Amino acid sequence: MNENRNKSGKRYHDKAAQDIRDIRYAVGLMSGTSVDGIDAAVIEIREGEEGGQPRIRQLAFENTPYPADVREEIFALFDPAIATVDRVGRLNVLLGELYAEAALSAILQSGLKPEEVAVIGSHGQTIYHAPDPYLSKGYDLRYTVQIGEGAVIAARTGIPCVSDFRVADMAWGGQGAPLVPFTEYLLYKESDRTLLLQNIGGIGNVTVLPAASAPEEVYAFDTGPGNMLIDGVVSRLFPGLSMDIGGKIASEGRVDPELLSLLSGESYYTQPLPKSTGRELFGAAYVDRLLAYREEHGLSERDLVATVTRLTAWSIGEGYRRFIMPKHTANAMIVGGGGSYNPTLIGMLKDELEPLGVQVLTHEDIGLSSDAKEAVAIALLADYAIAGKPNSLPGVTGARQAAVLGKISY
Ligand SMILES: Nc1ncnc2c1ncn2[C@@H]1O[C@H](COP(=O)(O)OP(=O)(O)OP(=O)(O)O)[C@@H](O)[C@H]1O
Ligand SMILES: CC(=O)N[C@H]1[C@@H]2OC[C@@H](O2)[C@@H](O)[C@@H]1O[C@H](C)C(=O)O
Repeated sequence: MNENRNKSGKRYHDKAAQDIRDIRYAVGLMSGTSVDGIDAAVIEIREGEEGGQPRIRQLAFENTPYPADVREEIFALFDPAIATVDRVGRLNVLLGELYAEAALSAILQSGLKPEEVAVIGSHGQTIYHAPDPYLSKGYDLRYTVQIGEGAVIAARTGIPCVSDFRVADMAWGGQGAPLVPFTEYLLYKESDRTLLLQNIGGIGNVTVLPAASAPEEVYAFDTGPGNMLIDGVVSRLFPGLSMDIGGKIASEGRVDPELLSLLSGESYYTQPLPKSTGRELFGAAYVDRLLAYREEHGLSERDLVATVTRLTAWSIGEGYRRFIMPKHTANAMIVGGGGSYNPTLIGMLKDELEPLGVQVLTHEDIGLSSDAKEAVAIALLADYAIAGKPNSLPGVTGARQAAVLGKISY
């Protein structure tokens, strides 16, 4: 800017006008694997100098819980035998309506008018994720299903909507997940610290940002269950609760070493990268087996919650020890997602990582929001998609090349 001002007034004015043009607003909608509701973030995006990193500012954030019957229907459709075409079709449209309402409400909260918003990014609700190669007649038929019709969101809001991000990465042989590392690289990378960005949503996933890295050096993977097992056992053993609020139940229980050792033998934890997982592995059937074990071995309800909380922390620690530590020594782990609000889980995570020299912090510890992070990421991915710019990291997902992820409904 200084250079422009010194050289000529006109250039300065041109540049200022350009700066104003380069400010745009985007909405991100995220409904994650824990099915707790719809996260909606409104962000302001400014282009970085000379094509550098974009700078963003969060203008609004809202979480709208799903109505109980909608949540129930989503859980029902996780079972492919129940997910008939008519039920999936209906829910796809209904979620589109609910997402449009969530977007409009967040826009209202931000003080913007809908016509000022350039794009809505909508992740959709994952109801099935099958990322591993499946060869048939010489074709690879891996697939992933996110519902919440983008055409409905665009029609109700009058704003172009980018949805269904994952399939384009799979079309290039990738896992279609995780997507967020692309934006984490843009927003969090540092020149002298190696950072681990750990999301603890339904599933746990980590992104490794080596100090001063190039995009090709970033890697990421799903570490295993996030809150999925904790929520699963709590909701079955403590009627009326859907989560272990504040980690209270786990803090009153005792970790059962035998069960912990049995569970940590799950082969996902040693599966090589790239890898991603979901409810197909750590969902209802897994929770049924945990409850059967509890009955057989006379474990208390609280001990089971403490044990799956410890398993969750252990799997994140194991991800670091097995896949990251041999290549990079991390300085800090910044935890995001709802698991940040469970101090028992965070305490156990500190037990895993702090002896290895990795400081464990939550987004709140660094002045950001653990809740809003993924919705903000989806808004930024949509901003790239609508501009036709690649928004994937093939080194992370295992795809053969980067692609513009997302389908646009005008
Ligand atoms: N106050 C709290 N105490 C304990 N746990 C909490 C609290 N708030 C949220 N959580 C946990 O966080 C979960 C929601 O996390 P989040 O919204 O990050 O998941 P998600 O985005 O649906 O999942 P994913 O990132 O895997 O797609 C809840 O289901 C609950 O287990
Ligand atoms: C298929 C799917 O919905 N995966 C989610 C899930 O939740 C966390 C983890 O598993 C991650 O792989 C992904 O979400 C985030 C937004 C991602 O793609 O980065």
